[in-house]
Amino acid sequence: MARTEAVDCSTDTHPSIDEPGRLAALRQYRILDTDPEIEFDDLTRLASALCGTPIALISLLDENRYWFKSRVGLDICQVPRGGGFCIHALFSRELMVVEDAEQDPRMKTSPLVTRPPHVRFYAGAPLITSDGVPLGTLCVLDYAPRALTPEQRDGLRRLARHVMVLFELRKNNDALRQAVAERDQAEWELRQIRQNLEQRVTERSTELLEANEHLRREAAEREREKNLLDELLDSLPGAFYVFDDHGHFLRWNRHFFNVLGYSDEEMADRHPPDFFAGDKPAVAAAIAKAFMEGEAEVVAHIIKRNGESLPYLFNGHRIEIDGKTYLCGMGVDISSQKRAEQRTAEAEQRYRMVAQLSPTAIFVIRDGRCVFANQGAARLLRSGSASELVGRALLDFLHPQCRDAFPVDAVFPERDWHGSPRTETRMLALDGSELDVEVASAPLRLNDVDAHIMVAHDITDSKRHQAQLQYQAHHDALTGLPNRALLIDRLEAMLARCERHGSQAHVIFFDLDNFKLINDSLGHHVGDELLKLVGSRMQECMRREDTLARLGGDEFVVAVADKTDREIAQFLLPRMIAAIGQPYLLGDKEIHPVCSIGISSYPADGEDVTTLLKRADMAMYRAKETGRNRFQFFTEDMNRKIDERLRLQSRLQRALQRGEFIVHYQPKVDLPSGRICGAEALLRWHPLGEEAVPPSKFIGLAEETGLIVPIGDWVMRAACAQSKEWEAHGLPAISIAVNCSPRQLLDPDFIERMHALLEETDIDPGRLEIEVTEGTIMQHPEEAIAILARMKELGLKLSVDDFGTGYSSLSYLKRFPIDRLKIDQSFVRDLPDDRDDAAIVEAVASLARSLGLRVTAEGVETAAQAEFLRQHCNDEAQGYYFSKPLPAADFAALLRAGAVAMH
Ligand SMILES: Nc1nc2c(ncn2[C@@H]2O[C@H](COP(=O)(O)OP(=O)(O)OP(=O)(O)O)[C@@H](O)[C@H]2O)c(=O)[nH]1
Repeated sequence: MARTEAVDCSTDTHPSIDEPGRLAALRQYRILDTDPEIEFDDLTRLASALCGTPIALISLLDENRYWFKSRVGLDICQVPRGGGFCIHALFSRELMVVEDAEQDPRMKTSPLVTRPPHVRFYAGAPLITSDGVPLGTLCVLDYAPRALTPEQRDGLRRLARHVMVLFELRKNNDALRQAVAERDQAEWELRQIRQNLEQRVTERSTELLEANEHLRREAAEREREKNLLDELLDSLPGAFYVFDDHGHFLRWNRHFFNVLGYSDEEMADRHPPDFFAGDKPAVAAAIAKAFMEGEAEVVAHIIKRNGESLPYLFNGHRIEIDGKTYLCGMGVDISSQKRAEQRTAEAEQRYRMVAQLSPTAIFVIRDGRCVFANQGAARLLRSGSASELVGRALLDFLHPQCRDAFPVDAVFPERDWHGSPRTETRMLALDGSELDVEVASAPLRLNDVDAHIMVAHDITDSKRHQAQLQYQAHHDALTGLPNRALLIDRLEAMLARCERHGSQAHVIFFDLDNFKLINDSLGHHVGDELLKLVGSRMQECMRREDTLARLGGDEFVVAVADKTDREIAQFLLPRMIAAIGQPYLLGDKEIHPVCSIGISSYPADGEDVTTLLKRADMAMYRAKETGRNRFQFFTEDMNRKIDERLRLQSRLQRALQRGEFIVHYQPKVDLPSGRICGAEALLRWHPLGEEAVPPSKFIGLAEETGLIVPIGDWVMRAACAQSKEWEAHGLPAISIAVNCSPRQLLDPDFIERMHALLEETDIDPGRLEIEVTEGTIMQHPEEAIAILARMKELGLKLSVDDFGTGYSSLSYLKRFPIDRLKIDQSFVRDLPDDRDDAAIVEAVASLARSLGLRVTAEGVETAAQAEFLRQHCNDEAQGYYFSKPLPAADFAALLRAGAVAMH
């Protein structure tokens, strides 16, 4: 390709050309300064080839230059406007051919010609728009002069049109692209707008939703508040209302429906006075007042829907809402208050009547003076009328000794069982008599002033009674002397005093001897009289500070302080014994009582009341044991004896289990024949490893402790068993006598046990003889007779032991269901010499015969006694003369022999 430099060409225009319009048209194609495009380059090459030129160009002319859209054979892309040739072809709108440029005046000066590439040939076909506007040329150039064939010319023109078509196509494409771009832009903008719109819609929706939610919440809140207000109003304990100055209700609560029975529709149609009948004027006045003055209150009977009327307390308050005036208020049912007022009034009336009519004295005290008194008070204080007491000072009614202590301010120290403050005091009645009263009091407000109500109760009688009871609790009813309780109190006080002063005290125990005999023989009332006289005589021997008490029965105790043993023994006791022993004339009987006395001294014999009393008692028993009618000081030896007795008791308790008892049998002899006709079973005790204990030492103890019951049962059982055994061994049939003690006889189960024993041992009851002492029967004769009768029903034989010692009367003897009398050995001992005894024995034998009873003489020791008895009694006898009590085997041998030897 030929290289050339840009050539400066002179600028030309043509009158037929609207240059600015052309330039504007050119710019519309938007092709200047664009990249090469193959479609144009193909046409350029085609033109070069068609015309056979080395150079072919598509040249476009703008204000300043020729710009080549496509070029073949030339490596510059533009030349200045004044340096080119195309303008001629362009302005002529025709194909222009310059066969030799050096020859053409229009071109020969062109730098393209004058300078390299030294163009000599030029042919250019104008590029004309459909509107006829020339834009440039499709031109071919050569370095040598030449010509174009018509075909080449035509071909060049056609190619120029193709170039134009391409221009148009390109322009249209551009326009299309532009349109598409614009459409895309528009779409994009549309999308943007839509997105914006959507976003705004979303935002707006959210705002609306939020606003909506806010509104909803506000509405709900307002609804809730409204409900709350409604509930609040409905829960008010009365009829709530708001009405305007025309009486139209704006607001009311459920009370109107629930309590008064009016529906909401009825409420809307009503005016306040419509709810009232008789109270209409008062209600209207109150409403007017409330509107005028701001508030008012009225009590009126509201008429319920069902016609019932209820008392209500209404209040109204004027309120302003939005410049309008209303009355707002509430009516409260005051029926219960009215009823309560009524009840209070009635109760007050009642209490006033009760207070007036109450038998209890009631005072109302204010500032220490009586401002009210009832009939009871008038009666208590022996006043003519209650009004007489009103105005008087309370202190006037109090006993002078009680005035200082009486709490006039009603603050009492104690409380009664209702919890009310109470006190006891002494009052003075108007007639001067003194009264013990119990006073209860309570504070009271009277006409706004502190007062107190005082209830007084006359306890003079009960005080007296109480004192009496107190006295009885501490004194013996028969003699009026202190009893054991008071004695103990006094003794304790006395010992405390003696301890403080280091002095001595004595407890002296008196027990009358054989007092029971007096009771039994002369009657209980005589015994009572004697006890009273003994008491008063003893009292006379004593100082005021000493105490004489009766413990019961015939036991008296004297407590004396500050005396020595010697003073007691030499002065006090002889004086008292002498006083007691003075004869008593009771009825037609003269009695000379004697007593046994035991003394213990403080602190030598004991330092407490119980010990001293116990030891004085022990000493008294010793005095009894050693002959009675004497006194005995306590000694330690007595304690030892008591211990021995306790030891014996515990051994005795174990003896039965350890089999230490045995039974000996003493024969009873039939005096006419000398044959053994029976035996008396006698208990013997041989403690294991020790000497035998004589019955006299343990029978009494067994009786006292009650052990005699099981021991006695054992003897009965042993005797029965022995009898059966002898019978089995073919020994002669004899009866066995067994002793029965008072405890055994009176034991409630005795008969049952006897019955069981007879069944168990299968003994003939007629062979068993029960011996009961006359003394036992005479202790409780009626009871004993009944029990003996039941024993008789069992088929047992019964005999009265120790007959003659027990003072039984003949009338009783007749009633005893017995078979035999046993003459006590004290009547036998001096036979036959003692005439009295002999007479007694003969009398008893004759009495027995006349009563159909048999007789046994006890304690026969000599032949003379036996002979006397054989002559005068001629029945049965027992005693050492015939035989001592024998062990069972020895007795059996004797029985087998048939008779005892008479010495
Ligand atoms: N009259 C009368 N007798 C009473 C009263 N209280 C008890 N007795 C009787 O008094 C008696 C007292 O019994 P004891 O002291 O054992 O009998 P006792 O005959 O004095 O015998 P010893 O004291 O051993 O001499 C009993 O018979 C009681 O029934 C009473 O108030 N009045």
